[in-house]
Amino acid sequence: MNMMVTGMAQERRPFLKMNGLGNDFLVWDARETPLRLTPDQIAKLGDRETGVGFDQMITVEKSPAGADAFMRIHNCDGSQVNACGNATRCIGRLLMEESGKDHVTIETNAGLLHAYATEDARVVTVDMGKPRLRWDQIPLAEEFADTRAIELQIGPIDDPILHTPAAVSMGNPHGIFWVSDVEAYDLSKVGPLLEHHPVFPEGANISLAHIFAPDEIRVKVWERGVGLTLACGTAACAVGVAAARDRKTGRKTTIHLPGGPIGIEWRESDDHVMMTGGTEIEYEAEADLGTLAFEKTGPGDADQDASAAADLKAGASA
Ligand SMILES: N[C@@H](CCC[C@H](N)C(=O)O)C(=O)O
Repeated sequence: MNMMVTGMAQERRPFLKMNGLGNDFLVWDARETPLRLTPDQIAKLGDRETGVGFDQMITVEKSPAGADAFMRIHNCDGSQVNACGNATRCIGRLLMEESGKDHVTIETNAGLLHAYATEDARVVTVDMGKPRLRWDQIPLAEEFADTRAIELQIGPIDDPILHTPAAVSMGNPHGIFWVSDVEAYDLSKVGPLLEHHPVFPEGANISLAHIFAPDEIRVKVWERGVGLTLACGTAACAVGVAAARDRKTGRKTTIHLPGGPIGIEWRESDDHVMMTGGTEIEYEAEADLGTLAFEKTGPGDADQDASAAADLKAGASA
């Protein structure tokens, strides 16, 4: 990874690199000084070979609605999207650490979301609001009376590879295929076909989901505008909702993603989806907005844990 700042320095801006179970983000604080990058600049920064590398770029802005902040979300291909569950937890953590509050409200283009502290400062619960289950809310290209299993298949007609997914919106569109082994499919091949299938006019995030024990689901996700990811928070919510809606599980599930587990509860009392999972600050850095070169300027959680462990060891042997 190139961490050297090269070329003529223009405006330098600090950023944080964070992740939620490996779903990683470049986070800008644009509350005082606004920041707008072009889709091309975002894609360059998002490149894992030549740029910072991330799944999403998050811009924290002043909230027009008076929430603690507004969160703008771009996929690494430069497209702007409305929802990102893992980033909501990460930004929730930052805002709570900054303010000392145990609950913050985050405005997004999908509505106002609430983040809550847990006993572990790095684990955050977010209220992702109500799932949208009607075909035109997801949206789907044609009317389906029942979005628990929509007509869609790939592969031979009489022996499809994948078929009849559930469709759910968590502020962004999701297609969920129930399978008996998530590893039995090459998601990097079928993912792009399904993401852009005409039944999803705005594209979709595609999950393969295997219920392997009561209320335990293994999930692999192909993210719209990104590709394979270690975790996707809204996909975890969508899978939890789709499973409970079909009575395949109860309303409280653990979703096991390649990056780790996320707890989902689709509350009966108000129809809201609560998601609980980890967050990590990877490092602090600074970028030159002209050249898009960047350099690491500060430690992350892992560095701090390592130095705390070293202090402890030094103390013990003193
Ligand atoms: N990683 C996110 C979802 C990000 C947006 C998604 N790729 C889309 O295009 O809808 C999450 O944690 O939810």
